[in-house]
Amino acid sequence: MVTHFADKFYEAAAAKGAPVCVGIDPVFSKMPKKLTGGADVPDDDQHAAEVFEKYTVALLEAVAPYTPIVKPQLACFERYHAAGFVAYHNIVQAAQGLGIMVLADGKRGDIGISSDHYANGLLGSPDGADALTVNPYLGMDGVEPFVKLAAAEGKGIFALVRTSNPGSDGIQSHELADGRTVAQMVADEVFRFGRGDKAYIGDCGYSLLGAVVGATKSSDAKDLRERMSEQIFLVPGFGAQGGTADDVRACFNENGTGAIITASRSVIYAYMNGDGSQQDDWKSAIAAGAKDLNEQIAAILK
Ligand SMILES: O=C(O)c1cc(=O)[nH]c(=O)n1[C@@H]1O[C@H](COP(=O)(O)O)[C@@H](O)[C@H]1O
Repeated sequence: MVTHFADKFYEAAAAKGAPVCVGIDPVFSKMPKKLTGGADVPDDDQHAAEVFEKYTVALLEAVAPYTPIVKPQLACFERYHAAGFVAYHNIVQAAQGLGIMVLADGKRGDIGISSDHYANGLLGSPDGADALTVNPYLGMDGVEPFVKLAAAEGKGIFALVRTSNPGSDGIQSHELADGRTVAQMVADEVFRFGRGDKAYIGDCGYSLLGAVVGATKSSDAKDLRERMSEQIFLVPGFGAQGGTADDVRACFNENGTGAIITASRSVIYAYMNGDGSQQDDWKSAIAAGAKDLNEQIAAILK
């Protein structure tokens, strides 16, 4: 029998002391100069992929004591084509080898048949990630193949509900004729769909279908928390986009579960100084950034 994603996640989070996630969004010009030899642009795709892989493997070792899960941004790897995608797969294996779960940030979603291809490609055994972000704005038939595969294989799905970017207000805050906003309507759909089969709910009470709710939209968090009582929230926007520990408090249930706070740039570029120069010991700076994220979130859950 497969272990439910939410149960696996909460066991891992307890071992690391906080429900946090480190996002892996590598950008070549920000890579440690020790790895690039000072170059700001890669010679070719292979060069970028090699640097990303070396950097990410070291990063994984640095953050392993502090985070149960990492979130590689697929776009950062896919921009370097086949070589980049190989590097992505190699880092998925490296993370899982260190006992860190992997949430692939692909924001996929399409008509059912195409979603089924995406689900198998990114989550299917044996090489798939443990979880994936999906876009539910095509409708729940586009989410269903992801959820079905996740149920069969113990994986997690995080549907975009209230995203952290400023422009999301123009669509997601739009009020419908029934008085709900678009985000509230999608939240209600995600809640309904996430309990569509008893196998979707783990022993911990959470569904394998979670929801993305940005830290920058904290005024919506309480209402969305009530609407989606069985969803684990993936909360981006902490740190570099301005979200604070206070902002994310409402994303948690009273018992301190129900949200994963994720930060990318504020952790993975913790070795960059304000003037663009870099600290020599970049690995220790990343470890300190991950420790700080862990401690800030652990503190609000006490
Ligand atoms: O799904 C996400 O992770 C995500 C959703 C969202 O609403 N906002 C958001 O910034 N993200 C991702 O979070 C990462 C940026 O995190 P920071 O560097 O911490 O701001 C990028 O990979 C974004 O695609």
